[in-house]
Amino acid sequence: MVHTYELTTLDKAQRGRLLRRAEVAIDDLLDYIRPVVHDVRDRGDAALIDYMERFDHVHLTADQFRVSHEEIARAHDLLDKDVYQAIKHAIKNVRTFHERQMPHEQWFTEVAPGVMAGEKITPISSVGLYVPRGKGSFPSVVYMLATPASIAGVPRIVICTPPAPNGEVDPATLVAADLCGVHEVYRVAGAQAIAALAYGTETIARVHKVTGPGSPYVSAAKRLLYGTLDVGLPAGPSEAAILADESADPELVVRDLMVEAEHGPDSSSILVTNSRALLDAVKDLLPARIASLPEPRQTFCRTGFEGEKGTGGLILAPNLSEAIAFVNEYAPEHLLVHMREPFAVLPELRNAGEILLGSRTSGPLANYSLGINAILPTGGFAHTFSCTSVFDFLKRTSLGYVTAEGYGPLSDSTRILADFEGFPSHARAVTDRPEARF
Ligand SMILES: NC(=O)c1ccc[n+]([C@@H]2O[C@H](COP(=O)([O-])OP(=O)(O)OC[C@H]3O[C@@H](n4cnc5c(N)ncnc54)[C@H](O)[C@@H]3O)[C@@H](O)[C@H]2O)c1
Ligand SMILES: N[C@H](CO)Cc1c[nH]c[nH+]1
Ligand SMILES: [Zn+2]
Repeated sequence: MVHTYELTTLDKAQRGRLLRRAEVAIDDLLDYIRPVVHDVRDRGDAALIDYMERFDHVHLTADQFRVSHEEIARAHDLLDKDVYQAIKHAIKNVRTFHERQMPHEQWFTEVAPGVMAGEKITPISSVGLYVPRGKGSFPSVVYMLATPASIAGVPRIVICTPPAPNGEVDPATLVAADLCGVHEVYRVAGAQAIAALAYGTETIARVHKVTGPGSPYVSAAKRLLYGTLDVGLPAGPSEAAILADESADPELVVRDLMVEAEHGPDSSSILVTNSRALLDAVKDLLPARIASLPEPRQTFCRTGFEGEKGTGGLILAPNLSEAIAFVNEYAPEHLLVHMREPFAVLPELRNAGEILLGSRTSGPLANYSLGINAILPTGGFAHTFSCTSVFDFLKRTSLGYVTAEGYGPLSDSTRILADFEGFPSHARAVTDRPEARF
């Protein structure tokens, strides 16, 4: 039976489970992943070799970690031509969107006569992009991460991705990396890859930031390494919420519900509606649609929508404003609005990694090729985190410049505040300052 809930009778435990969803699994893995992270820190490549054998069932020597230019060239020959063209089409839209997102390199504003305040932007010097492989081939994850990194001007872009048991890396991932100008690709996976990027090993130089989606093992490693490097936005198991009113087409709602649910058993996909008729229609259609999926996607969807620990389901709200309030609290990665007037509710939608408006704007369009970024905060972190963008790969530095005209009034109030806070050196630095020469 598909999980169904009524918002008015949802108990505290049910609500908590829906709101925390896959984050619970990440919490539970921290103690298990900690020794892996420490071991990579302490033993470098030797630990990577061991964990790649244990978790990925592949025997590698350290000199095989880095994917060679020849292997990347071979991937171009191996990749289906239609897939190659589709990747290029998607990259074009993703590039256009992210180029327009780029801020000015430097700006100043005169906040008072002779008092100039501004900012300068600089790319981060090195980033590690994690591209998952366990439950799918993800060339789209490559271009969603590497395109904004490259537009931002990051001089060293590194990818870590799991190899197959024969040691080969997914050709589509390699082609996408090549098309996006990625500098280094390593066949190193999971928590051990995140630790290698954080601490560096004999063969993989450390980076300043790691970003990209991953399984709860990857998310747990990132959480443990917070403080060692910038771990970016929390992008765990995929999830979506559909906000729908009585005008929604149940068939289209069912199709969109299954999109993120088919990523894995820990993915969450929910319908939130004020229409009992819609909920009942979706509930009737969903099991047959799930049954028509091939394995393992069928089991992933069944687990999410019907399983004991599944966090997917259908939620009936007493009215539209309660439905919107719940969606805002849920803060989904992907929010789809199947409503007659989607733009009318847009001002009220506050927390989501992305908002897709109208029943034509199906999730996969944005996952792959609409242009907006599909690597988004999960687990409720859309309350404070933003979608991946060029800003993930840039930092802002404040700039200040004071002319002789601006100095007088500014130094007077500064001295008063420094005295008040009890900082005599601060006060002295701006008292009777000899005429500055520049
Ligand atoms: N939020 C987003 O933007 C986004 C985008 C795409 C995918 N995703 C999510 O990313 C996740 C990808 O997960 P995945 O499994 O496909 O790939 P993954 O690469 O993140 O995880 C697989 C790796 O985990 C490690 N591993 C496997 N079993 C282990 C064990 N028992 N102990 C320790 N380590 C182990 C292995 O190294 C393996 O290569 C999915 O949950 C998907 O929903 C999210
Ligand atoms: N749904 C993922 C982000 O949550 C993106 C993706 C890539 N491929 C398929 N889906
Ligand atoms: Zn998806």
